[in-house]
Amino acid sequence: MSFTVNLRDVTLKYGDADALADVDLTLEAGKIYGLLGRNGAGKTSLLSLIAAFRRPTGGDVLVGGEPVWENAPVVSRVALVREGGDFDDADTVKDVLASGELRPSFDPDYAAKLADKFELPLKKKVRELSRGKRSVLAAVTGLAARAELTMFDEVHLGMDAPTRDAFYKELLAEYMDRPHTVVLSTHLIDEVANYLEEVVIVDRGRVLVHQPVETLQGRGATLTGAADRVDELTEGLELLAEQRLGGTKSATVAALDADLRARAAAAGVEIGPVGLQDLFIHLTNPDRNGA
Ligand SMILES: Nc1ncnc2c1ncn2[C@@H]1O[C@H](COP(=O)(O)OP(=O)(O)OP(=O)(O)O)[C@@H](O)[C@H]1O
Repeated sequence: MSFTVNLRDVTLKYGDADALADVDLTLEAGKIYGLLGRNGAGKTSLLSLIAAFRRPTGGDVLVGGEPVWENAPVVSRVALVREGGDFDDADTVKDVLASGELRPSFDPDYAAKLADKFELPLKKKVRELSRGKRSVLAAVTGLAARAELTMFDEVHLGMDAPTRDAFYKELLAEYMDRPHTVVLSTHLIDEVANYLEEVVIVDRGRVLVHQPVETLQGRGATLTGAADRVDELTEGLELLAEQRLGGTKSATVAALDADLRARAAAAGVEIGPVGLQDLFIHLTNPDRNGA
């Protein structure tokens, strides 16, 4: 079974309010996706539909070509881990790891290895864990689930920087070792950019962008060079960011066409990449989208 995800004309309402509307989205098997969106954009709602935690109000959610809702064989091969995990506070870390075995693909040896690597206190109750360790426990259950589709919903937000770095590296190593589909929902955009193959941006309940990272980043550019040259080149253009140091200036433009590229080269101005976060802020700016 291929674990392609298809959402067709999907709507999710909470009461009368649309959390998601007209969502058409395909996630191909075997890629790492970044799911980005501002607060309340609909990321958790989207992941909840794919994991069959929720039923769509309208439309179809297919995983591996089959409707996922009330489809136990498919659901057992999908893991969604949310920030802080969905644990019973009275359980110990050891209990939580043992309960992972309810899932056929769960790897207890890998879970034990990760618990050791990330220094999880096995005897402590979940309620006694710090926020960061609770996040680590959630991440460990997600990794050790060894599911064909694993979704991490802001699971790493509580972790400190070195732990997040170790988590990303572990995620990548596990992915290289055992190709599967990963969706990483996050607000720490630039931090994960290098690990992603494709980006899905959700904005006010709709899919605004779905592109390979390189294509998305290729939309804009950072021009660096003599300040007066950079000013000349970017006059009248929309700037995402600018920085000046002495006579040198960097300006990030939202769009780079062939003409600007040629004029920058002729003016001796260097063309560099644009940060994913700068683009995200630009693309989800309500002034731009007519909110
Ligand atoms: N259980 C619920 N009942 C009612 N409304 C909800 C519920 N869960 C989410 N919503 C609403 O649905 C919309 C989308 O929320 P969702 O949690 O999916 O966004 P998100 O992108 O994950 O946000 P964040 O980045 O803040 O976690 C928001 O307007 C939110 O208020």
